Amino acid sequence: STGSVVTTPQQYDVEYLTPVTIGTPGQNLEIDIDTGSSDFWVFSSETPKSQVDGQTCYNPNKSSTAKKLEGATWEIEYGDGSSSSGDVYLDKVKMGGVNFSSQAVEVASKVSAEFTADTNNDGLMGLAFGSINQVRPQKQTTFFENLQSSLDKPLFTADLKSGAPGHFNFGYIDKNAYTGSITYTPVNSTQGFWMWTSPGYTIGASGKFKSSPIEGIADTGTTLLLLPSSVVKAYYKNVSGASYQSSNGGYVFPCDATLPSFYVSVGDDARIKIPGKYMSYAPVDSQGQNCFGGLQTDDGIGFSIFGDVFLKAAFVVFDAGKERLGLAAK
Ligand SMILES: Cc1cc(CN)n(C)n1
Repeated sequence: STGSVVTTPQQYDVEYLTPVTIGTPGQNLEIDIDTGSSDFWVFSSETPKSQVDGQTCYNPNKSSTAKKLEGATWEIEYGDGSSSSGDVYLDKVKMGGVNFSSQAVEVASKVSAEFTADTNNDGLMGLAFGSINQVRPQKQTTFFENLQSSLDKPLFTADLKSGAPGHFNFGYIDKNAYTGSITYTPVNSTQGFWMWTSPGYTIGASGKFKSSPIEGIADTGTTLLLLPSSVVKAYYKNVSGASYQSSNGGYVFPCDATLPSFYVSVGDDARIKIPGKYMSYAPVDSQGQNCFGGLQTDDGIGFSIFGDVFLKAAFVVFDAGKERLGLAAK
C-alpha cells in the first residue's frame, strides 16, 4: 500500500496541520504530525470544556469500533514545556488513504494552556520511534510502525513548504517532489529519534564551509532550527542589527535586515540550502519592526533540532527499513 496526505502551514509556518479520520463513522480531526515524538493523542470528549477552545474532539463513545485499552494511561511533556495526558482507546485510523484498524488513540483528559490556545490543532501524531511512546504499562507503536509491513517501501517522506500546502507520503518516493538526487545519511535511533549528524555548515552563498559535526533530530513538530550557540552566533554576526534579547527569548533583528542563506551539509558532498527569507520567523512587535530569528540555539536540549525552518527547504525521506534519512533539494 501507499498513501499521501496534504499538510497545511499555519501562520508563520509555526506548525503544519494534517487531516486524519478516526473511528466508525469517521470523525475528522486536524493534527500536527511530529517526527520528534511518538504518541498519537487527540482532544476528546474527556478533555474538560474549560481546556477546549474550538478544537474538534474525538468521542470514542460514538465510534462502534473503539475499544478501551483497559488500565492504559499516558502523559507527555514536550521540549517547549507544553504537556497533555489521559487514557487510551484502540480504533480505526485513516490518513492519506492508508488505514490501520487498531491504532492506539491516546485521548486527552488534560491539556496544557499552549494546546488550548492552539485552536486549529486537534492533537499530535508522533512518528518518531515507538521506544519513546509514553503509554504505560505497555507502550504503543506509532501509526507508521503499524503500517510499515504493509507499505510498498518501509518509509515515509515529508515535503513541507514555506507558506503553502505540502505532503506527507507513505510507502513511496515521489520523484516529482524533488530535484537532483537524494543523499542518505545514517540515523541513530537509540534515543528514539530520527537522529543524524551533519558534517558542517556554510553561511552565505560565498561563505566558506565550516567542518563542525552537528548531531540533531529531524523534527517536523518543532518550528525553528535549533543549533549550537557557536553556529548561531557566527550566523547573526552577518545580520546587521541582530542581537540576543533575553526579553524575547532569542536572537532578534530588524525585519528589513538582509539575511544570508544557510547551508546544512549532508553526507560527504551534499548540502541543503535554507534561503535567507526562511531565517526570519515572525515579528516580535505589533509594528513589525523587529523579527525573531528562525535560527536559535539548542542550549539545554542535549542535541540540535532540525525543525521546520530546515525541513521545509528539503524533501525528506524517513527510511525505517534502512535506518537512514534521505535529503534532497526541491
Ligand atoms: C507540541 C510540541 C511538539 C514538539 C516537537 N516534538 N514541540 C517542541 N512541542
